[in-house]
Order: sequence, then C-alpha cells, then structure tokens
Amino acid sequence: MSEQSQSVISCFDQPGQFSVQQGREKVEALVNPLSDSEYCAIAQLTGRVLAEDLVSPVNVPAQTNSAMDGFALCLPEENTGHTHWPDEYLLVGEAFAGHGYDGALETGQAVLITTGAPVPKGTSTVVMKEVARVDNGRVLLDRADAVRPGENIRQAGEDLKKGCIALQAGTRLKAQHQGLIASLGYTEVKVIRRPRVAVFSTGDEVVAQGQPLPEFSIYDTNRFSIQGMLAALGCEVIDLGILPDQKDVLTNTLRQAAEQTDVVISSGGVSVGDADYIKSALNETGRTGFWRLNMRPGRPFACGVLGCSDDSTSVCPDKQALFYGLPGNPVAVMVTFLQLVQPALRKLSGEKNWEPCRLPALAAEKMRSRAGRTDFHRGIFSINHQGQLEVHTTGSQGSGILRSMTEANCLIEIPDDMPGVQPGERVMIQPFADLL
Ligand SMILES: Nc1nc2c(c(=O)[nH]1)N[C@H]1C(S)=C(S)[C@@H](COP(=O)(O)OP(=O)(O)OC[C@H]3O[C@@H](n4cnc5c(N)ncnc54)[C@H](O)[C@@H]3O)O[C@H]1N2
Ligand code: MOO
Repeated sequence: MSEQSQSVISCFDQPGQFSVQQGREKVEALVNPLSDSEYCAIAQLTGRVLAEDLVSPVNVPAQTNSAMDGFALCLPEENTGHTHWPDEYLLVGEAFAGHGYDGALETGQAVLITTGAPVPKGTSTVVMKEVARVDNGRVLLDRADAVRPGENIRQAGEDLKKGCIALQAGTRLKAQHQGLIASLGYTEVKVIRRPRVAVFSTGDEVVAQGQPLPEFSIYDTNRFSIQGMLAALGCEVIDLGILPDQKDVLTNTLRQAAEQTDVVISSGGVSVGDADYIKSALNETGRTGFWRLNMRPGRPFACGVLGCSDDSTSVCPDKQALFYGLPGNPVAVMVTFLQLVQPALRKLSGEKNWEPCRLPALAAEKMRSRAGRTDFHRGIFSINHQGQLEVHTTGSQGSGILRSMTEANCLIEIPDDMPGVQPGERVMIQPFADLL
C-alpha cells in the first residue's frame, strides 16, 4: 500500500484514553489516500470513487428543446407593447424529438412540438397541448393572457455547459452520478482502485457456520457484519477466517496480510484481559496502539500500521497495511467500525468531503449515559403527531445484543457532556440509510 504518514507513528500512546473525536482524528491521521486508478464502465461505477475531475465534453442539453408536448409559437416582438398575446396562430409544421423543423417561425406562426424536440428558430414560447386546440390549420389558445414568453423551453447547456467540471475528483459515485456521466457520452471513467481489506475473527469460543456448536461457543458473527460494511464501502474483501489462539499463526497471517492488502481488521481480543496475546503478535509485525475510547459500546480499540518496525526509518512502504482491532462484542464491532473505521476507509478510498448524516431529534424516553463518555444507543426515529423528528431506543442496549442493530434505523448519539437524557430533550441521531 502507499506510504503511511511517518509523523503520526510517534502518537501511539500506550494505552491511550481518548474521546470519540480524538480517536477519529488519530485513526484518520494514519491514512494516506490511495492514488492508483483504473478505468471502470458506467454500469459498474456504483460505490466507486472518481479519480479525477470529470469535464463535460458537451452542452447538456445539447440543443434548446421543448419541455412539453404542445406548440412552439412566434409571438409579436415584446417591445411592441403587447399585454395580451394573439389567441390564434397559423400551424406551419411539426418538430418531433430526434427531428427538427427546418424553417424559422415568423410572427403569428406555430409548430406542433413534442417533449425533447429542438425548438425551431424564431420560437418565443411553447404552450402545452392541453391549453390549445387545432382548428382548420390554426392553433387556437384558450387563454392567450396566460401565455408567457420563454416558457417550457430548456436552454442548451442549462444543465451543464461544455468544458465545465461536471463531477469533482473524490466523489463517491451513486446512481445519479452514473446517469450524469452517461448523459455526457462517456463509456467509462477513471476511478481509484478499491481498497483491499483482510478480515479475521479471533477467540477460542468462535465457531464457523456449518460446524456443530459446542458448549460455551458462539457462531462467528463479526466477520460477516464487517464484510457487509466493507462491501457497502466498495472494498475488496479478503476473508482470513477464524484465527486460532496461536501466536505464530497470528504473526505470520498479519505479516502476509500486510504485504497483500491495504487494511487488516480483526475482532476480539483487545480488552485488558485478552489483549496480551494479539498485542505481542502485533508488536512483531508493526506498530499498534491500544486505546480506551470514552464511548459505549466500543471502549477497547486497537489501531496502527503493520509492516513497519519500531525503527520507523526502515519502513517498507509497499508492504504496509493499516490495522484496526475491533472489540469482540458484536454491537461494539459495528459501532466502532461505523464511527472510526468507516471515515478512515473513505479517506483511504480517495473520497472527499464526506460527513456522516446527523439530525436533531427529540428523545421519546429516558436514556442512560454517563458524563465523560459518548453513548451510542440503537434507536428508531419517526415523525410524531406534532410533525417533529423523535427517537426511542430499541430496548436493552447490551453490546452483545445484535438484534438491537437489526431493529434500529439509527444510532442515537449521547455526547460526553450529557450524563443522561430526559424525555423531550434533544439528541443527535445518525440515520442508517441515506436515501441515495
Ligand atoms: N476487565 C475488563 N474487561 C472488559 C473490558 C474492560 O475494560 N475491562 N472491556 C469490555 C468491553 S467494553 C468489551 S467490548 C469487551 C471486548 O473484549 P475483546 O475485544 O477482548 O473481545 P472478546 O473478549 O474476545 O469477546 C467479547 C465478547 O464478544 C464475543 N465475540 C468475540 N468474537 C466474536 C465473533 N467473531 N462473533 C460473535 N461474538 C464474538 C465473545 O464471545 C465475548 O462474548 O471486553 C469487555 N471486558
Ligand atoms: O464497548 Mo464494550 O464496548 O461494552 O461492548
């Protein structure tokens, strides 16, 4: 992967106690955006990040055209003092979408026109079919006083002018961008290559699906929720499975993963009791800081760079990878990913100007928290009878209760300076779904 920032390596305070915002800043500071790019066809662009500004090679629309099915009219010159336009015009021809009308309209003439057809020379306005009728080769208007010059006409280049920047480098492309790129006539555009991310789970109790579940065991949940979140960010996922509690296996896996990937993400084994084992493997493969974040869920968190030694002058840039060690509890995994890893992966992907969607909502119930800590409750927001955005929790908020994430449509953010929330107080919510 590309060279990681050297200056921040020294910020691995061990162990650190940070706010969510401090954690976010430290995580992002380690990220150098990818710069390798590739061409990608329009149909495959969903979720990709544009590598360079996209310049419009054409005017959109290319010609001035009609926005309605109706009649193009040539009104008398405006400066002749007309307040009421004539209500009768001579029908001289037709203009269909894809075919123009060859002549130029003269005062008092009309042309039948369809939506999208080029507006004939001399046209002053277009009236909709519904307000006019044809009688004996003449177009008769129901309400000539309602006619306004310039109506129902889409000007050439009113959407995009030839030569302007249609989309900026760093835009994450969605359906609307694909449509716009297509409207410019491009067949493919240059995008940043996808980040390669390796994922594994740890823990003696963690069992793969398809195996019998022994006593005291649990099916591996985190690898799949992480993979789902990575897929939504357009990452290429390398599934390293469940790693056994053997230091050599862990060390070798991390070393190989660092050579082949941009990011390695693990879950489990980062709390005080269990962390020693993963810590020692990580210390052999790179530099990792273990932090305590003032947040719930997601207090223990590890972050760092694999493939560089303590002596940071001897780094091998191509063999480095970012590392995120997420806590084992399934809700803590998702919350730490969304709050800390997601912004970092967006930066790594070359995406610019991303901000999470946060909205103020009224608490519909009492919510527990603690001063000095940011709590992320799972919430369901809706519009109340007064038309205000309100939110209630999904119930029990244990960080192992993954059902709370499936029932929620948002995270409720209770900041460090709120010791708890009373009904009717304002909280910020982070909706799960942006519409587009
Ligand atoms: N003495 C302390 N104990 C704990 C602290 C603490 O500060 N001091 N922090 C607690 C918090 S908060 C969390 S979160 C957990 C995180 O612990 P680990 O990251 O070491 O995770 P594990 O102990 O391995 O697992 C925790 C929990 O999650 C389950 N788990 C783990 N991996 C998976 C998986 N892939 N799929 C499904 N479930 C998984 C595991 O069975 C445990 O129940 O530490 C607290 N303890
Ligand atoms: O943060 Mo642990 O974050 O309670 O699950």
